[in-house]
Amino acid sequence: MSRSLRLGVNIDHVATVRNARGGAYPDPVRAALLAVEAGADGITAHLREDRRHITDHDIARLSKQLTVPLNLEMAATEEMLSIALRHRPHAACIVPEKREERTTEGGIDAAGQRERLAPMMAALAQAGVRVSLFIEPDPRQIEAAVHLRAPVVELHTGRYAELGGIQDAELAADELRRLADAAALAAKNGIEVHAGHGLTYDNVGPIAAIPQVRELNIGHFLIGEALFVGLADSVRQMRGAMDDARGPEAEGAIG
Ligand SMILES: CC(=O)[C@@H](O)[C@H](O)COP(=O)(O)O
Ligand SMILES: NCC(=O)COP(=O)(O)O
Repeated sequence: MSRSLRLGVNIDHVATVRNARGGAYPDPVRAALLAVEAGADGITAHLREDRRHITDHDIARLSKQLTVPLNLEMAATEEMLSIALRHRPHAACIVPEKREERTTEGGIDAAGQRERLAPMMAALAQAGVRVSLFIEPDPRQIEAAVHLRAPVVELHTGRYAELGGIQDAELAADELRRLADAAALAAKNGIEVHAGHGLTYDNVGPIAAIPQVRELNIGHFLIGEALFVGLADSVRQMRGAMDDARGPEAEGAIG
């Protein structure tokens, strides 16, 4: 049964710990399989240009071993396109990347890069890869996603998470409204809505409660929690927080 709100677990930071020593453990693929056993509906992995965490070999192994959809996060480059076309994951999410960033700092400027994104998205769609655009909850970006015929957008929740973290309730509420409005606008235009970045047990509820949101991609917080309670429990607890926020339709099947 396909849940009305899916959880994609991002395993990037298992690879961060592994790469700290350059060895083979902890293995991100083992983490992915454990997360699936604990209730993850999909696995997300970000193959960054600098390979600071997930490697090409990780993607190859995930592609072979996963029994749930793999969502490959990738920069809009020829190198990443050719890797995506080689592995043909269930989905590819186009994200912005800056070498000097510690983590993703915002959504991709789809509105300003239509000409650059269109052929890449067409090639991925042609190969049967479901394309999503990681964007800000901004009507201009939603309009660009519609123009580009993106089947999915993933709304960047990082600003919402940051504002909640600094206890700026008013600004956090404004950002939550921006996210809810963007989700409604995208869904009204036939685009499936996902969301992610910076989500935790404490802030996931209002995002999970946005009715048009179909998938949350969550990683860093879950891997951090796993250090204390284990990955299975951290995934199960996040799943529970999402279902509590979503209410009774959480387990409802959707088309
Ligand atoms: C696009 C996004 O918000 C994350 O999925 C991304 O993977 C963050 O980058 P790091 O995992 O390198 O922090
Ligand atoms: N696209 C968001 C994602 O995959 C995970 O982001 P985070 O939870 O690691 O911040």
